[in-house]
Amino acid sequence: MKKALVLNIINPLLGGVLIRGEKGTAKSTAVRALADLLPSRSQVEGCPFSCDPREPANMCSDCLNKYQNQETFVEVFGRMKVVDLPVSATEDRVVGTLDIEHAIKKGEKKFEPGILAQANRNILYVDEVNLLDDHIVDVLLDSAAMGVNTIEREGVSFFHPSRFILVGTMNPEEGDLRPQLLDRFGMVVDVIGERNPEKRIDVIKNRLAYEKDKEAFAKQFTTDQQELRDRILMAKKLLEKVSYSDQMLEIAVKISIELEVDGHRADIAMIKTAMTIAAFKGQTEVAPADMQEAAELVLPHRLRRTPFEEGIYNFDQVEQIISAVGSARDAVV
Ligand SMILES: Nc1ncnc2c1ncn2[C@@H]1O[C@H](COP(=O)(O)OP(=O)(O)OP(=O)(O)O)[C@@H](O)[C@H]1O
Repeated sequence: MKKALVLNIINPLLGGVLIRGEKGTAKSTAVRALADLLPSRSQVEGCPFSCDPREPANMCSDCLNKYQNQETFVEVFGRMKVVDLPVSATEDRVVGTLDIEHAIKKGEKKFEPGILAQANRNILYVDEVNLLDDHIVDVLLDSAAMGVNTIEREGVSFFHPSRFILVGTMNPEEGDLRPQLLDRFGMVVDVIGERNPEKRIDVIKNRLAYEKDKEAFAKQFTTDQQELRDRILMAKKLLEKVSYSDQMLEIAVKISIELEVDGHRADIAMIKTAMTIAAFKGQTEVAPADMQEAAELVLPHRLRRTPFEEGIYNFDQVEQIISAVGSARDAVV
């Protein structure tokens, strides 16, 4: 769970993560804890969509106008955020509202930004994502696919960038997720309660220590947190230099064919995820072990046959395919 979240911060193009699991397994705790690890980035001061002053292709219309007129932006640095989308949110709250009266009287558009505006360039977190209303799911699917939120009211339309990392948590006992939404997630992780008694005891001790003195508890991890932040930043830079061999491509397609995965999304996601894993390890070349780790993250929701056992998938077959491709290559060499 933690690895999947960190990989999505390093590479926001991985498609987000869905965390499934029984109640009380620290799913929401883990997502909220991300806030402290998120990097800062440059944004246009006062822009409700936090536009990147150097990325005209993804700017809102106001920022683009300024950019085209060569006006100078006031640039500020702000940390990425975890933006909540509550299950009970109304459509207006999610997409924002257009003031039609203002448009008619003054002939100009007046837009009140919603959650999708705040989510641009940030993490959009939906707890109990499986309980979202269908029409909100549709809005999310559209924005996730296009990177744009479009609002149409009585013949007036407005759009703004809305590119976010989608993170969802859910308890499968409370209902399934719509397949279209499930497929949008780049990764799925299944969490189960700890079975090891010693580790369970650690969970109790940690929680009680946290409740007793939150600041003192957090202080113990200051160095670890800083190390992880630095590692994330380094991996972000290194990612551009990561390459993969033909053998890795061969592994990706063999896995998808032999495990009977639908479509091509899984193959692409596997390579992108493996590249990000390599960067996180400080390497510039994807290794077979990275492919194994990537497969475990990108396949759970894409397998037609699901060897589901106590919430954990069995990825032995993936391991066998990886070593078979490796030995076939060695034999040729
Ligand atoms: N591995 C863990 N380490 C520390 N605390 C844990 C761990 N697992 C569970 N907890 C504790 O269990 C409690 C439940 O956590 P949380 O609310 O994040 O769970 P959840 O998986 O989001 O559950 P729900 O689906 O019921 O919302 C919290 O008090 C949390 O501190």
